[in-house]
Amino acid sequence: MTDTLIEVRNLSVRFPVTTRKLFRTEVRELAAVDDVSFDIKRGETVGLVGESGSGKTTVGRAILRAIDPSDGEVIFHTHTRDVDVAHAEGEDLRRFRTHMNMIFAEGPVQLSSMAQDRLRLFRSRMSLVFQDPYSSLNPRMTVRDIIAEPLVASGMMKNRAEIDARVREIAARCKLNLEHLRRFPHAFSGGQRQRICIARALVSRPDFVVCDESVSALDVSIQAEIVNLLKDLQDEMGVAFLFIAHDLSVVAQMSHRVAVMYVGKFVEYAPTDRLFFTPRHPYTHALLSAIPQADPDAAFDPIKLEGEIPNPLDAPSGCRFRTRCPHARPECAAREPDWREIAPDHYVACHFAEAFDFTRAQAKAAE
Ligand SMILES: Nc1ncnc2c1ncn2[C@@H]1O[C@H](COP(=O)(O)OP(=O)(O)OP(=O)(O)O)[C@@H](O)[C@H]1O
Repeated sequence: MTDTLIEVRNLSVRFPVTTRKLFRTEVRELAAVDDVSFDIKRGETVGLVGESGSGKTTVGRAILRAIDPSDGEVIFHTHTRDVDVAHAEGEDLRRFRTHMNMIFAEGPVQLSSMAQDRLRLFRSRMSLVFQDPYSSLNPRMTVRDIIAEPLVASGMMKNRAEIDARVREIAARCKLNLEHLRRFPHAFSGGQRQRICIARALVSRPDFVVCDESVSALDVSIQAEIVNLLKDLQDEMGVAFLFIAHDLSVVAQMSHRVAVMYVGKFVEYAPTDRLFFTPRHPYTHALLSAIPQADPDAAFDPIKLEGEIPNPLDAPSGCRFRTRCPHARPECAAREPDWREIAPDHYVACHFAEAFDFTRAQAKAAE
């Protein structure tokens, strides 16, 4: 059996958007995700980073089929067979959804569309979990019922005693006080609510959970507790995470591999150490430049990102990063770089990846 859990092949997600120019209104297609390919192994955490609007949430939602992909395949390898989630229907889709879950945070824009997803998905019996600790938990349900809901909604367990036992087991594992199961969520702090969300996401023992900005809203010390809890649960249960976050240091702590996204495209994907210490894409280098250095004397030629991320509707020709890249050359405008493996398990989309050396250690040695 392969240890690949999810294979994403040439995934694209396009949204129709209405644009107005003077007196003319037109509907255009916005490519939020454009021809993305990567894989996630059983039990691993893949971090997904990039500026706001780069398409991270859309990738997570498309893998879970919370939105329909426009093109491409999402192959989910179960123990018995492979399912193309992007095209699955009916019973296949329902069964596959019990293997997956989602932990969300944040934003008013996302919440309104997620609320629709939630309704749609409950009908198709997928358990969907929000992780904004202040607005994601139904205030009229007890903590016990919130955690139990994915088991009940998917039909996975019907017997009340059995459900109670599983809820108590996962709640204890998430360090929730069992006395609190009868309470309502408003009684809890942000960190406690996050634990409730995690218990709910993992109660059905899914193979895969998307964590979308799930620790961003928390204080640093609580963040560390939640990250450690997620890692412990992963070790025990073998669940794989797609961990979407703005904060690269949290991503580094959580992830086995990290993918970097820019205007709907993956630009680099590599094991965490490689990506952090020998990045090959100028955009990755720019994101890393923004992290405060533990050793301020370490020579590491940082670059500062100027300007804003382009709107996908007006994505630059060729390489999309070229308009902000200090190393751009004429070829970057003329031709889109291929997504290629430049070293084992290290993928990058840049014409000149081999020519760049952003290595931190080497820069130090050259001093
Ligand atoms: N339902 C939608 N309709 C139209 N455009 C959308 C929709 N959802 C997302 N987009 C657009 O797709 C692009 C990618 O959005 P997405 O939310 O996936 O990015 P992100 O990297 O997760 O950003 P953030 O970090 O702010 O959550 C953005 O330009 C966004 O405006």
